[in-house]
Amino acid sequence: MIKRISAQQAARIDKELMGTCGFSIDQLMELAGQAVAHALYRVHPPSKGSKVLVLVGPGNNGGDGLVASRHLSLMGYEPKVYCPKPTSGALFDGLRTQLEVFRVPYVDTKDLPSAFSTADIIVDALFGFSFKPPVRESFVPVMDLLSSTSKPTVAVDIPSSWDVDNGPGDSKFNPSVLVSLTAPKKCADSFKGRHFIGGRFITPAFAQKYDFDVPPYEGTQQVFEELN
Ligand SMILES: NC(=O)C1=CN([C@@H]2O[C@H](COP(=O)(O)OP(=O)(O)OC[C@H]3O[C@@H](n4cnc5c(N)ncnc54)[C@H](O)[C@@H]3O)[C@@H](O)[C@H]2O)[C@@H](O)CC1
Ligand SMILES: [K+]
Repeated sequence: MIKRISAQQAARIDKELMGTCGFSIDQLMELAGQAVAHALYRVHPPSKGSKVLVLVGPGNNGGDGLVASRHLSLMGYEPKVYCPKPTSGALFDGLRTQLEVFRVPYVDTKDLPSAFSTADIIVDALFGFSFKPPVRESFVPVMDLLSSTSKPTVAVDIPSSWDVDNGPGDSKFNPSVLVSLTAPKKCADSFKGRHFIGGRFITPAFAQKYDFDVPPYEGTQQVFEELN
């Protein structure tokens, strides 16, 4: 089994990647979002239904969702994006402009229930490793819809509303697919569905320094599936 890391370790690794390793956030987010799109394609190719609802949160987990939406569009899907709390700044403004160029539509809050009903698959890019439960009031309606949907769901990095180190707690959200980025977080131990690891930007020496594993990615693959 691929080693799990804590929320604290994940934040340290992230800082180091953008410090001594010389990466920019745009680069890491691009590879992370692309990995999410590739994992989704593996479990649910467009021939199984091409309508994807992407739920985008206020942090970098949401940024991964915006990048994934663009890659999904390139791969033949029809993504729609819901941003309950859009983030400003050059990085997010740029990602949203790209989606406008790609003619990816945004969903209004009043239309969210019908977007859930018409979607074939849903991407949860609401919260990642910086999430601290409980879910704040303004995100409760979208979390309720996500927790009660019968559609397949793909969680980016952690299942939103789960404690990063301790797992679901009171959360009723049980995604069908989890795409851990860089390394699985401790909460992945409580996850029962198909588990992929993506974010192929780590050297074995770096992973060893921080006591985690580089998955055995094959050839050109951007994701590795951990089989039980
Ligand atoms: N190291 C990696 O592998 C990479 C990580 N990336 C992504 O970055 C994520 C971490 O991003 P961030 O640190 O920006 O944080 P997150 O995206 O995890 O979320 C932080 C945001 O959620 C809000 N929030 C926290 N707790 C909340 C609560 N209880 N209710 C409502 N809102 C809450 C915060 O106010 C903040 O706006 C990762 O999980 C991953 O998805 C990628 O973008 C780049 C590469
Ligand atoms: K998530």
